[in-house]
Amino acid sequence: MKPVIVVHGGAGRIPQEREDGSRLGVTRAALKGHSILKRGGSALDAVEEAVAIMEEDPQFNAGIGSVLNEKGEVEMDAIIMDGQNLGSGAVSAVKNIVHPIKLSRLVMEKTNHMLLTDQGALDFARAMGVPEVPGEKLISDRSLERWKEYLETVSKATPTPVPVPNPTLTPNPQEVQKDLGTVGAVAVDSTGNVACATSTGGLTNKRVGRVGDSACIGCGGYADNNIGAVSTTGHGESIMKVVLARLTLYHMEQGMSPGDAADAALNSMKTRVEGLGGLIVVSNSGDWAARFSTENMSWATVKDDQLHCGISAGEIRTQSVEEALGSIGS
Ligand SMILES: CC(C)C[C@H](NC(=O)C[C@H](N)C(=O)O)C(=O)O
Repeated sequence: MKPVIVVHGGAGRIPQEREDGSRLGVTRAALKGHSILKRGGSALDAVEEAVAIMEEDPQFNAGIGSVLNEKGEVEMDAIIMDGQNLGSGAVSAVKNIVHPIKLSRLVMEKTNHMLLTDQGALDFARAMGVPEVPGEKLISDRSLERWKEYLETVSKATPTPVPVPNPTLTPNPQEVQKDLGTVGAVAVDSTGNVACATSTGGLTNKRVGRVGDSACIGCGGYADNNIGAVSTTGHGESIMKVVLARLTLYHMEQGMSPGDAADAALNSMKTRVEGLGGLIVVSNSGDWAARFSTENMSWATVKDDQLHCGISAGEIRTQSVEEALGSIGS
């Protein structure tokens, strides 16, 4: 079985000045995952490391560079899932760590639980010896700027100090498009095992304690060796309503190709709940797709020593892994 890795760096609108950085970030992550798979590593290790590299990259809304909640703090969600036994681990509303995806893996492997939240997740991280970082270390200039902009827009839009519903909870597609950079990966390894991983800072100005799709099994991701693996991004509340990752795999179980299944699932999210987003998917036989209903989604994949990547609908740039390694300077 030839291994395949696919990664995404978030859906939404990617402004021109962020295109190169985003493309570079997903390329680097896909190459990292590929290098693990190529030397016989597991799909789980490949998706974890691919996501971890993007959590360190302030380009993305995950780990360092996460967007800020209503109090100006970073609270992150992540999930990892093993298609072999349907085991998964997740964390939600977790602070002060750079790699929520690694903590999710520890939840999967070192506890009898599937999801740890907030203080409990942090206590567990401490018990596992995960390094803690000050909250400010996770805040990038860009996320701080965006948070301030967001507060201004909201205060202009609501001149009276009456309690307003938290705007991030309203699926306004225009509003939603501003936050971007959730990261994810899916892979199938040389033994035919599939896995997925997703990590995010969520949505700007979200309520303290808000948990999104990325921590929820079937929503932010799902992996089953009998079908394939999916990682999603987009408006979390909409993704949760349609259980987007599992819905995509359901369509594949019914005989659709990964691309058709992704389109069908994203289309029902749009028509049924007016939600926008994107996803990456790989089947257990190594067919893959990267689809989105937002304006952009950065993604990259390596299969057969060829790297493909894109940001806009229909765009696919291709180069050999060797060339790509040269272009990222390693
Ligand atoms: C706003 C959308 C289109 C951008 C997207 N956001 C997420 O994926 C947020 C995550 N699913 C959640 O709800 O917590 C991104 O960061 O790329």
